[in-house]
Amino acid sequence: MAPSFEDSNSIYNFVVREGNGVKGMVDSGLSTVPAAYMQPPRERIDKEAARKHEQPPIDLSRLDGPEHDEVAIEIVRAAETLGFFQVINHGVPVELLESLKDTAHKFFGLAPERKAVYRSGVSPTPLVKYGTSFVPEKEKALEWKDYISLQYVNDAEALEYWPIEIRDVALEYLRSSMKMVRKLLEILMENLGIKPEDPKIDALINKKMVNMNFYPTCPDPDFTVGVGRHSDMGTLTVLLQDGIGGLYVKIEEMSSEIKEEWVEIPPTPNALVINVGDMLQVLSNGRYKSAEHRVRTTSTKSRVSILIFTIPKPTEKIAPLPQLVEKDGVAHYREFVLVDYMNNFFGNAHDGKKSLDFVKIADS
Ligand SMILES: O=C(O)CCC(=O)C(=O)O
Ligand SMILES: [Fe+2]
Repeated sequence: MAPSFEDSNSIYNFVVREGNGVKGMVDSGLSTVPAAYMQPPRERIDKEAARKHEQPPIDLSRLDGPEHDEVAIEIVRAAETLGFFQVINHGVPVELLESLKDTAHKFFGLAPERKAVYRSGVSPTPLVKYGTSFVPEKEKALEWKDYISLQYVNDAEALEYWPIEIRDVALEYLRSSMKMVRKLLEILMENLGIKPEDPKIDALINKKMVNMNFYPTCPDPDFTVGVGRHSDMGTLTVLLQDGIGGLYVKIEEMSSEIKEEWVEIPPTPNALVINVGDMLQVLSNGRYKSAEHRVRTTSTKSRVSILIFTIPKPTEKIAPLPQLVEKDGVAHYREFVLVDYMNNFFGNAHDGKKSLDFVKIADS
């Protein structure tokens, strides 16, 4: 039954508990933003105030030629400054990018019952989770987003447990991206003094997840967010966005005159967006930036994004690299076990880069 849009409990039950998602709510004929989705003024995204991030995408095919070192420097600089960059000629076939976006639209277009079987707590497999918002039970205002999250353990389990409608393209996306992710990570780690053959590199991308996000049209995007301010918790994220736009990244305050600024990562044909996660920031003792980012909703067309998150093994101990601590004379983060970081990250609503405070050494 369609909910009463005025009543936040009724919305919560319909969207979150019963698994109809934001999509189900919009499909049932919504014309204004329900109170449960109204963001406080400071979280709303002022589209007019943000400029586009004009940095051209990095052409990764140049890594195979005489310009290798220049391109490597571009990658390192991007990770040290914004923490976000776009890449082209990345080795993921462009037809696959199109088919990922189509598949995401088809999947979220399925009947709610088909998706809701993968809700947290009822999913037949721990590898697949369908949900909405980020941590709805903890959020003051819900995020305007539904998602499906696929954990990768090995091909056989992916083929057995991932939903059949998305399994093959998601697996192909993962297969064809991981070579690029490894290459980018080798470059970033080599700049920190770690050799490409060092087992640390594989350990950093031990676990992988493919996420499909669906942002239904919103009657009034000025009041909502698709995703609230956050940084990604892992190592590197690969992000495929469609042509709609709405991904904003924060440039940190540079000085007292230059305040923080939000820039939009513009949709770029055939490109993938790469961003640095918290683990790389910790490991590099703060050299690489896990940028704070967020997503605006739109009123014209639903948006999809398809991501690959790479993270170390949950049992892995993480700390800044000792040679960097020695060089810097100070460790900015304490050592921790990843699973503790994850429990804190996934147990709280998005709140910018607050997740990193969990391991930050005060006054360092
Ligand atoms: O949809 C997007 O462009 C970004 C989504 C995102 O930041 C995330 O899922 O962590
Ligand atoms: Fe993110």
